[in-house]
Formats: sequence, C-alpha cells, structure tokens
Amino acid sequence: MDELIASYLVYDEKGNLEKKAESIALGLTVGSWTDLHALEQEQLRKHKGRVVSIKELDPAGRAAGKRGILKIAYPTANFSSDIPAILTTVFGKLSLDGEVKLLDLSFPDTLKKTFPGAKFGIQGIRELTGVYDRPLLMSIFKGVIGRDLDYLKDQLKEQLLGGVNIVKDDEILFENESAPFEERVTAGKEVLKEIYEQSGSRALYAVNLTGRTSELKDKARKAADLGASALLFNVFAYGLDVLQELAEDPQIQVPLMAHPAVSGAFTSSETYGFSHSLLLGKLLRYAGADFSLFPSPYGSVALEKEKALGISRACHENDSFKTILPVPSAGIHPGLVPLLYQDFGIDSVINAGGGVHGHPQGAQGGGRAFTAAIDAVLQGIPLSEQAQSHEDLSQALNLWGYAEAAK
Ligand SMILES: CSCCC(=O)C(=O)COP(=O)(O)O
Ligand SMILES: [Mg+2]
Repeated sequence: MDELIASYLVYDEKGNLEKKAESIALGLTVGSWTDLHALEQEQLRKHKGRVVSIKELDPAGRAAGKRGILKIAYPTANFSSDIPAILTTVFGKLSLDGEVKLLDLSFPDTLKKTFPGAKFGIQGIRELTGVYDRPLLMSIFKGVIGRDLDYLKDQLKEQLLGGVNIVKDDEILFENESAPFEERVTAGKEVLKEIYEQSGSRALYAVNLTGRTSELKDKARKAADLGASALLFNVFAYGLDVLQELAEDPQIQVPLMAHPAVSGAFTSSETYGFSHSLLLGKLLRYAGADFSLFPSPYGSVALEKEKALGISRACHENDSFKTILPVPSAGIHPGLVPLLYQDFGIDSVINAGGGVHGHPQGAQGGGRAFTAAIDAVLQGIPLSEQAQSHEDLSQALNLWGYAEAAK
C-alpha cells in the first residue's frame, strides 16, 4: 500500500509526543471522538495513518512540554491525487490545532507521477534566452500603475538595453484600463523583437496573470496565442491547484513564474504553517512553476539564510521533475551579487526592481551595473576592482555599498 509521509514540527504541552503522534495518525484518517463498532473499525484499519518516527528536540527554553519532529504516513487510498485533497489530509484541521508546522512531504512515485512539474525548467529557460553558464538577470517594472502602454514600452526597452534577460511585471500590476493585459503582451512582444533585432539578445517578459480564477485559463491561453514569453502568477493568492491547472494545460506553452505574495502568512511562523522549502520549493516545483521567487537573505524583506537556501535546494532537487530557477529577491542591488552567487549558484536568477531603476544612469545603467557585477563574480574578480573599469558598477557601489563573498 502506498503512503504519503508528512513531517511535522510539533510542541506538546503535556510532554507526550507518542500520544500526540498517534492522535494525528488517527485523527486525520479514521479517528472519531466516539468509539466505532468493531466491524467498522476493521474496515477502517487499512485507512489509518501510521506513526513512522518520533524525534524529540530540545524544548527550546520552555518550562514544560516537549518539542519534536513527527513523521506520519497516510495511505494514498485515503485521498484523491490533487493538492487540495493532499493538504486537507495531512494538514487540514491539524493546521488549526495548536503548534504544528508542516515541514515536508515525501511522495510515493505513484502519487508523484500525477503532478505535471515544470514545462521548461532551468534548461528550458536557458534555451529560450540563450543564456548559459551564468545566473540570469531579471528586472521588475516599477512605478507603472496608472501609466499607459507607451510608458511601459519605454521602461521595458530601457531595462532590456541594460542587458537584463527577463523583465517581469510587478505583482501589484493588475488588469487596468491604461495598460490592459493583452495589450501588454502584444506591446511586450514587439519590444522584445526589436531588442533581439538590435542586439541578438533573446529576453523574456513575464506579464502578470490576474483576475478571477475562472478567467485565468482563457487569459493565459490567449496570452500564449498572442506570443507571451512568460507569465507571472500570484499563486498563493489563488492556490497551488490553480498553478497546476495552468501548468497542465497544453495550450499554455509559456514559462510560469511563481510570485511569493501572500505566502508569508503561511510560512513565517517558526511553529505554525508550512516550511519555506515545502511551499516555495517542492510544492511549487511539483505543481509546475518554472521560477520560484522568494526574499533573499540580504535585501529589504530578508529571509533567514537557511530558509532561503532550503527553497533553493528544493528548486534544484534532482528527481523525475525538471529543476526550476530560484529567484532570491527584494532590495537586491549590484553590490549583493557576490553573496547571491555564493549562496544560490549559477542556476539562479538575480532579480531587482529598485536596484535597476534607482541607478543614477536609469534602468540601462542599473542593468549594466548588474551585468558587470555578474561578470566579475564569474571571473573571480572583486567588485571593487571591477568597478575601476565599469563606471555604472562604480556608481551603484557608491550608492548602495557592496559585500564581497567570503573566501
Ligand atoms: C519578496 S520577493 C518579490 C520581489 C518583488 O516582487 C519586488 O518587487 C522586489 O522589488 P525590489 O525593488 O525590492 O527589487
Ligand atoms: Mg514586486
């Protein structure tokens, strides 16, 4: 019988982890507050959860109670093969029942096979952009709410001329009259073509797929027909199953970029919710994202380094699905490139909004400063040395400072 194994960090104030584990295994499967007839109990036995292991941790300074990691196996026969059923089984009412954090899920192959995984993944994105052997550079439209298409086109052009490989809408740019979704797709495609003809660089523009859930597939299909090169998606405002629906659709042959908006409400607590690596790494990758954005350990919305690295490892896990691009973001500027490269490696995306647009030479200068910083780290040259022959980088470092990677 196949089982899905869930790992939880729990705190039991009565100090009885064995009882806690057994009550989860029973309560999320066949358990009831009342005693069942013996015959029914027999029938339900094959559906009962199983305690796999209990590891006691140090109680983290609490006077009473015990903390531990519990692994519980759930028969896959209990649920249908979809994320809503899986999450409701392993973390449904349990998520409301005291201090419990879902750390990880280990899927049997039979269940894993039911997910789509990414259509493009790292290799596919490298083929689309023609960028190999270096981290990709992404920038974000900024200050475009209420602006018309001409303004957006100019801003897109400026960013691309600076040498960025991918431009994304800001996640807060929704459907609007001055720059409607479909027109952004068409205008973006024209600009990308123009830049390609000028420079030979093949860039992507991730347009923000927004609106009611029932409209999304049609909008995404239309965008693909119109030549969209990528879609940004606020997956946690909708749900992972919506991402999966988009990823599975054969008419949506476009990379999907998962934005972490809203996910902090599910991940930020040390004792409740989901682990970062599970939600922003493993589940996004299984459900079909090609990129996972998350706060880097360094910028304006910093995430603890071990958590950011956990997401990145989950994006890069080598299994039956394609690996996807980790995108450590928020408050990124050229002076952080050595640290980002050291932590996230070559198969990652360096992503900046303010760090591109706020450059004294505008978005072009910002893009060039990032490109020079990436070149430097790839060649093992300190930024301070690279800045001597790259004025844009020098200006960026003067403005925002820099950090060299540890030797
Ligand atoms: C919290 S990760 C998402 C990054 C993002 O969407 C963003 O707008 C970052 O902009 P910044 O100016 O901080 O680079
Ligand atoms: Mg943003």
